[in-house]
Amino acid sequence: MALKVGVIGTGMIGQDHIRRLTQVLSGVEVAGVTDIDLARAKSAAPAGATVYETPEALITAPEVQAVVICSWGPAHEAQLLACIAAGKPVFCEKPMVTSEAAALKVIEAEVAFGRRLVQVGFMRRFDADYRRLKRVIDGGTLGAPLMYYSKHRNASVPEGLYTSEMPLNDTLVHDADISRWLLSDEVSAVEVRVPRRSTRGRDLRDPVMVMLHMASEAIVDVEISVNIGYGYDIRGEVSCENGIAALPNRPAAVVTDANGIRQAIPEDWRERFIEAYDQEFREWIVAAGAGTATGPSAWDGYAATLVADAALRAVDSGAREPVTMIDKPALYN
Ligand SMILES: NC(=O)C1=CN([C@@H]2O[C@H](COP(=O)(O)OP(=O)(O)OC[C@H]3O[C@@H](n4cnc5c(N)ncnc54)[C@H](O)[C@@H]3O)[C@@H](O)[C@H]2O)C=CC1
Ligand SMILES: O=C1[C@@H](O)[C@H](O)[C@@H](O)[C@H](O)[C@H]1O
Repeated sequence: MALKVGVIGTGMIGQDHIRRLTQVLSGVEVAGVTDIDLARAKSAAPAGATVYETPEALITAPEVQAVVICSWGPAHEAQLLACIAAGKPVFCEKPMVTSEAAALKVIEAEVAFGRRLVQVGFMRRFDADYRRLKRVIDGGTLGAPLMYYSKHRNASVPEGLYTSEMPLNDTLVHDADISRWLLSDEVSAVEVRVPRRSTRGRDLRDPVMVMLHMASEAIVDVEISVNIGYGYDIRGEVSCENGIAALPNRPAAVVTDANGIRQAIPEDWRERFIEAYDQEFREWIVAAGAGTATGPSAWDGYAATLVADAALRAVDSGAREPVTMIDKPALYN
């Protein structure tokens, strides 16, 4: 029987996830949707889905077996806590929450519930290229990872909605998570440098360079540009003791004409990570159907939140800001 899910937030990614849940994946049905903009929820609702007036009504509805949260970051805390209180598996888009205190509340509630319910939307972990990269590093033939660079370039971000904090508390969380996962390490401190601003970014603090100091003393260099113009360009290279492992260029037709020989670049995250999002939901549907969650956890969401908080402090202080985690609850081992 299909898993009946409710989707909260029917903006850009909410609509894309509704498309994959209704048109791409099997074993799942979108039974309900909601958004603070009810007109948007109505127009995004697939045939037969109920439009709920509030997230609370959707979360507690008996026909909704599992929830997908695609609202804005600051709304996630209350919605996650309501899902845990209702004992429903929940997929929550990144950032899991936007403060350390909120992350601790989610962890505390899930630990008290006694079973994993939360999966956070760190889709890079489901991308075939990143998975191959991790297999090589874990295989050990290259030796210990010493440095990793993570380049994160967005063609543009929505004017007005995307603020100067967001390269650090909305975009960087992907690089923080993938660094922890690829290197099997934790971030122990963060530094940020702000170069000359791009005139394409209006008043935004863009680009930013972030250095993640890992517990192993490996160093990750993250470069974020959110108004690069030419496309969505994600790169990564791990430098190890005996060699280097890098993400490949994306497969694309090689076009030759009077302008030269070239390959197209994805327009945005929807195109670059389309298969990763599909796979992330395939795995979520199986776990949620069994009443639990696998994949990136509330612990991973907490770790990324701490990195974002430290990065925001580091912009102001110019110093190396420490990241201190609580002891890991057994639920996340
Ligand atoms: N994993 C990924 O690659 C991506 C993740 N995201 C994340 O997904 C979330 C949504 O992003 P977008 O779709 O780009 O934003 P968006 O602004 O296009 O859509 C967000 C929707 O949530 C609704 N909303 C906001 N607060 C709400 C609340 N309290 N209750 C109900 N609805 C509420 C808004 O009205 C809007 O329709 C963000 O957390 C963002 O960081 C976004 C893009 C890519
Ligand atoms: O999560 C995402 C967006 O919310 C964020 O704004 C972008 O910078 C990221 O590249 C994208 O993957």
